[in-house]
Amino acid sequence: MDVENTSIPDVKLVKPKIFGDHRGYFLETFHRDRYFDAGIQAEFVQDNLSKSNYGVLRGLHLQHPRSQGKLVSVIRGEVFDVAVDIRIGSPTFGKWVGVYLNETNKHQLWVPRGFAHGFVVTSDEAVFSYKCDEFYAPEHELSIKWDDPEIGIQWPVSEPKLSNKDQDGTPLKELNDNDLPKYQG
Ligand SMILES: Cc1cn([C@H]2C[C@H](O)[C@@H](COP(=O)(O)OP(=O)(O)O[C@H]3O[C@H](C)C(=O)[C@H](O)[C@H]3O)O2)c(=O)[nH]c1=O
Repeated sequence: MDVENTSIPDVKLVKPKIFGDHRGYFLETFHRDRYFDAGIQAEFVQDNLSKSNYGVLRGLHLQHPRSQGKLVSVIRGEVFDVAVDIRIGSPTFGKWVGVYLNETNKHQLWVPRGFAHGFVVTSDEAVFSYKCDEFYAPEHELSIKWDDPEIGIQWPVSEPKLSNKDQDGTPLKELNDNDLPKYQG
């Protein structure tokens, strides 16, 4: 597998090696030691799967203080996946990284703790699969406004379909330092 840094050093793009043959293909989607050596030093405790139709946008979500690191990938279809650095004191606070994850490239994005995460579906439908290094804690969940002008994400879908929770997402400027994770350096 190859692991690339992104414009935000802690966010990693993982490109698993795909073994194709006349039967189909095989790839390792996780390997504790190799991922640890590549800087993804997480002990995953929960796997999630969601299916969404074209134009659905889920995000921008984070848990705080019980923050979750997420290793995200797409089993079917394609999404534009985004990680936003919202760690107070981070040199890249408010900056975002966006990548296309799809069933062909089988790329994964490592979204560390302290980042808001979201994606929009750019295929007819997408099956989204991810590992989390902390359990779901709804009482700690926060939804940040998907089109917050202070973040300025260039979403490839102009009128996405959102949950009520995400329609009511909070602009970053309305959050105070106690609402957000701290940069650990
Ligand atoms: C996240 C989660 C949800 N649920 C239940 C709660 C609701 O009854 C239902 C749908 O939840 P929600 O609308 O929050 O699902 P998403 O909008 O896909 O949320 C996720 O969206 C973005 C992409 C993220 O990064 C997070 O993992 C997560 O916030 O599943 C659970 O039972 N366990 C869970 O871990």
